[in-house]
Amino acid sequence: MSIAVAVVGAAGRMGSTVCQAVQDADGLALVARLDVGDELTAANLAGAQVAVDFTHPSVTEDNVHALIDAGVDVVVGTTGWTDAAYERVREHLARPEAAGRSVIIAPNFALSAVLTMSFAAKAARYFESAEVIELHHPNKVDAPSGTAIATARGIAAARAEAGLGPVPDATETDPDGARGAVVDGVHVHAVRLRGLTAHEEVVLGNPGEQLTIRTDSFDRASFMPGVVLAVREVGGREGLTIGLDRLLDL
Ligand SMILES: NC(=O)C1=CN([C@@H]2O[C@H](COP(=O)(O)OP(=O)(O)OC[C@H]3O[C@@H](n4cnc5c(N)ncnc54)[C@H](O)[C@@H]3O)[C@@H](O)[C@H]2O)C=CC1
Ligand SMILES: O=C(O)C1=N[C@H](C(=O)O)C[C@H](O)C1
Repeated sequence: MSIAVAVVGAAGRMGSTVCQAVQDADGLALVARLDVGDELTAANLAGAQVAVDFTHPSVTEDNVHALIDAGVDVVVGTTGWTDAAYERVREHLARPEAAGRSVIIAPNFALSAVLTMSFAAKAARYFESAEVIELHHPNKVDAPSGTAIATARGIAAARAEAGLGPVPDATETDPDGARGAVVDGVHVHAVRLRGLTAHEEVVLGNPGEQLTIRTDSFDRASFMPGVVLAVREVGGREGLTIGLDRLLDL
């Protein structure tokens, strides 16, 4: 029996790629392509067991709640999620009427990016300095990227656990934000450049040495094995899962 899949945001860069990946994957069947203006009702979901959301940071949380109410499990790649939004999804999934439903949300489904986040968190405790540089296509609507935020949080958590203080930084004047965004104490820089797809570099420094960890998604094909894995696994999980690393035994 195939897993019936609906794609929300199906007309977009990621959504259209996901539609093709679902059609090409063994054991998955694409039953609905939904985009702006399509209500997320059981009728429009056309028997889907799993919905995949690649839409816009401003709508993804509402979509997830509507999809849970419509009785499907959900895989989300859209960025813009806050801790409070995660908590609201957890609360929704804990309600009796949502029994059996599960949701996977991952800021990045590419294996190289997931490993970059994992390696960066592992390395963070050994370095005085750590910064994140993300580089994307100029059509991207959010900055910093969801991946960069998750990477910075992972680095910050590892530094805190190791008892490290703030990164060294003598900057006294920065009226135009040249030092980038600061996520949990980690500086994050965003580049938007025609020709790029999705890239990230984590730079970690000590006196006399530097470690650079870099991921490059040259093509949206890079995200598809992770998305297909999440679609296959979401039905067997409970509640909310954040991050593809949780499915990869990292
Ligand atoms: N987790 C991951 O591995 C990846 C995540 N992303 C994220 O996925 C999201 C989408 O990225 P792209 O596909 O590049 O954007 P896009 O702009 O090409 O596509 C978004 C699509 O969603 C549709 N949409 C907007 N509001 C909607 C709504 N309320 N209901 C249904 N459809 C709606 C748009 O019409 C559009 O077709 C972004 O947040 C991006 O950061 C992108 C690449 C990989
Ligand atoms: O918008 C994109 O393209 C991407 N968005 C995700 C993010 O914000 O981290 C994942 C990947 O970087 C591509």
